[in-house]
Amino acid sequence: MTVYPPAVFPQDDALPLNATNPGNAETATVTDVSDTPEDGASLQEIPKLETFIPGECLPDVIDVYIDKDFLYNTSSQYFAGKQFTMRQPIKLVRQYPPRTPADEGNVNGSKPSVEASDCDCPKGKVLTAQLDLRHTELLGVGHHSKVLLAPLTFPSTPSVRHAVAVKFSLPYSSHKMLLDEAKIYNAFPRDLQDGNTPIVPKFYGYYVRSTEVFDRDDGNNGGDNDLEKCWKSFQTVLLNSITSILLLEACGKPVNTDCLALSQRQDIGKLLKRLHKANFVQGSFYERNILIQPGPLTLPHAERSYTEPSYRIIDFGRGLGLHVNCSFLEDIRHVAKEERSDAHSRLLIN
Ligand SMILES: Nc1ncnc2c1ncn2[C@@H]1O[C@H](COP(=O)(O)OP(=O)(O)OP(=O)(O)O)[C@@H](O)[C@H]1O
Repeated sequence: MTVYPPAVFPQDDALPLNATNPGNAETATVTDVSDTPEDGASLQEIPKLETFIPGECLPDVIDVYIDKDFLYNTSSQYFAGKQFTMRQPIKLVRQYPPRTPADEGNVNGSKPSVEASDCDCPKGKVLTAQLDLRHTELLGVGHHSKVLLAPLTFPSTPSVRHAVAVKFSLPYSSHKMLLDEAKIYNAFPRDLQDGNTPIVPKFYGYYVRSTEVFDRDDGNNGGDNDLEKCWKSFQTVLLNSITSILLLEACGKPVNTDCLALSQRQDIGKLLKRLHKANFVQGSFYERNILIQPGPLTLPHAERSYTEPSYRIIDFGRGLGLHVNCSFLEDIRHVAKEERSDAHSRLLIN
C-alpha cells in the first residue's frame, strides 16, 4: 500500500475551514519565526516530494515563513545586520483541491483530481503544514511567476519534510493565471501525474490567503524608529507578494531540444499526445515548459540518469481542460491538433 508523507497528524486543531474563512487563523498563536523547527539540513539534503498525495490528505492550511530577503536581496542592504523577521507565519488556506463538498460547489464545476482513497489521514481534522520560504532555491522565473524549491513540513510525528516547487505570481502581475492553472491541475486525473511515465508534475494544492489574514496586524507596532517604520511598511509589501501559491512536484530543468536525440523528442511528442487524449491542452508548448530530470522514475534516485530521462509538461496558465474552462470536446480537439502540429515542427518530429 502507498505510504503518504503525512502519516500521523496532530489531533488538536479539529475545525472545519472554508476557502474564504480560515476559521482559526485569526486566533492563531503568535509564532516567532526563530522558534520554528530547524535541524540544520540544507535544502539539497531534503528529499524532493515525489509521492502522489490524495486531495483529502493534503494540508488544509499552510504556515508560510518568510524573512526580509524573500522578495529582493537588495532589501538586506537596508536592513543589514538587523534581526527583522515576520513574527507570525502567513496563513494560507487550501482552495484546490476543495476541502469540502461546499467548497467544491464554488470552483466553477471543475472536478477534484482525486476521490476518496485508502490513505490513513484522519478525516475532519485541519492539517497544517509549514512552508519555509527563508531557505529556497530558484527553479525558474516566467513572464508571470517565480518558482522556488522550498521545504514543506508535514504535520506528522516525527515531522516529515520534503522539498516542493512553489509557484507564485510576480508582484504586479495577474494572479488569475495562477488560479486558472490551479483549476487545470485540480482536474488532472491521477494517471497524468503518477505512474511510471507521468506527464505533468504532481499537484500538491493551491493555497490562498484570506482577507482576514491579509489585513492582520503582526503584532509589531513599528515603534518610533525610522528603520522599524520602514520595516513595518516593507512587511506589507512582503505580505502582498504571497496572496496565493501553487505547490507542485519539482521535476528538473527545462530541456534544450537541440541536445535531444530524435527518439527523446518523440518521447516528448508522445507525452503531449497523451495529454491531448485526456482532453487537456497545454496552451504554450515551448521548450521552457518541458522539464527533464534523470530517470527512469521507477529506479531509486542513485540509479537514475539522463540516459533514460523523465520529462514533464508544465505551465498550464493558458491551458484548456474539458469541463474546466472549455465545454466542447470538438473545441479541445481542434486546439489540441494545432498544438500538436506546432509542437511537431518545433521538436522536428513527425
Ligand atoms: N514543477 C517544476 N519543477 C521545476 N522547475 C519548475 C517547475 N515549474 C516551473 N519551473 C521552472 O520555473 C520556470 C517558470 O515556470 P512557469 O513556466 O510555470 O512560469 P510562467 O510565469 O507561468 O511562465 P510563462 O513565462 O510561460 O508565462 C520554468 O521555465 C521552470 O524553469
